[in-house]
Amino acid sequence: MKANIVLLPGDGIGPEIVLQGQRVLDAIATKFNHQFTYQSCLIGGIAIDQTGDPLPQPTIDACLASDAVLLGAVGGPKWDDPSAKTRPEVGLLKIRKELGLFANLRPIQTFPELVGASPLRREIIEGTDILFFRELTGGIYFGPSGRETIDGVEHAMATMVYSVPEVERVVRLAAEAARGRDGRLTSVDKANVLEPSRLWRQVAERVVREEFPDVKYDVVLVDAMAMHLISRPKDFDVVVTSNMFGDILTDEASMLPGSLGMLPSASIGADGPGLYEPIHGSAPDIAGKGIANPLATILACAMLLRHSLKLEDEAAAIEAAVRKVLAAGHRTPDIAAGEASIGTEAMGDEVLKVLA
Ligand SMILES: NC(=O)c1ccc[n+]([C@@H]2O[C@H](COP(=O)([O-])OP(=O)(O)OC[C@H]3O[C@@H](n4cnc5c(N)ncnc54)[C@H](O)[C@@H]3O)[C@@H](O)[C@H]2O)c1
Ligand SMILES: CC(C)[C@H](C(=O)O)[C@@H](O)C(=O)O
Ligand SMILES: [Mg+2]
Repeated sequence: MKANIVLLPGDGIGPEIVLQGQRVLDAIATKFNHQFTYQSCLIGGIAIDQTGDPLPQPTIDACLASDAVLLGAVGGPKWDDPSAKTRPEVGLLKIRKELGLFANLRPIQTFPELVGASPLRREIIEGTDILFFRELTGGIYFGPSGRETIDGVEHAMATMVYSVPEVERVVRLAAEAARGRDGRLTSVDKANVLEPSRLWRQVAERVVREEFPDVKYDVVLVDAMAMHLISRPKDFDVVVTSNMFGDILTDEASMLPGSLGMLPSASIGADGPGLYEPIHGSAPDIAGKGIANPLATILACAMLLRHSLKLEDEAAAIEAAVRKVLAAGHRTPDIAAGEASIGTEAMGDEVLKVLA
């Protein structure tokens, strides 16, 4: 098959990990006889530096014309000035919106080969397999926001807004996914306090009752979920939640496998190209040192092949290769737990050796 993949390396460790992802995609193309072509485009801080815009129009056009997008990360201290006119993160939010990527799938799996990397007890984490659906183009990230001086006092606001269709579509996708898995769906909200969460709960309950009566459904408040997630993670199958709650809970969930560097994600919409990225950021503390874990990005490439290109065998080959590399004891520092470690490129090399 021929596929046109846009690469958005971005900032910090972004270029280092996207390079490893591209090498793995190339190995898959050779092994399975596909033709992947790549176009690298600007996003984030590097785009601000070069064009003044965190998401230049040529990047949007290239993404819209592509089969799939692979993103590294955006942001970093260089662009952190709170009074700056624009921020790298604006580019990421905008590309999600431009591509209509309303659902962000974040699988949280523990790897039997890696249980030592987690700070949590083996009996709690072993066998965890959760699929988060994070709503991605609505909620507090996209509601009315701004600053205003009232009676000489500066105020800032960001508003959480959800509409019925926005909740319906992401809950439907999550419930469908639950059907193909263990048949359980948990919706996470803050309906005891927030009006958009009350709407979310009503709509989610109705959609599941009317359209997915076979799915076992429950609701959990987000504060309690933060605790349940790391005390009884095996009790969860598919979880659906709003934009900000999903962002926070999945970073927390990275302590189940043991590192943010292990968690990939797929952002998808009703149609058009999907966007694939690790859930972590640009990791300024380790950028340029060649020690970032590329496995989240490599696993995001597997999701790209599965969801956008419908290449299931190829996706499974990457996932199997990652497990094999972990089973052989190869570790970047974030998952080394005191053992010897290797760098970003060497980890990419190990995955390539298995795929060769
Ligand atoms: N999708 C994105 O582009 C994205 C996501 C999150 C944060 N960010 C941005 O990244 C910047 C830094 O944010 P932060 O420091 O809060 O979060 P971060 O995810 O970049 O880093 C948090 C911690 O995890 C470690 N880490 C992250 N990825 C790793 C990897 N692959 N291998 C090894 N260790 C890894 C980092 O070294 C750091 O100690 C900010 O500007 C933020 O806005 C971007
Ligand atoms: C950088 C930021 C805009 C982004 C988000 O909050 O969505 C990040 O934390 C993520 O998880 O992809
Ligand atoms: Mg995040």
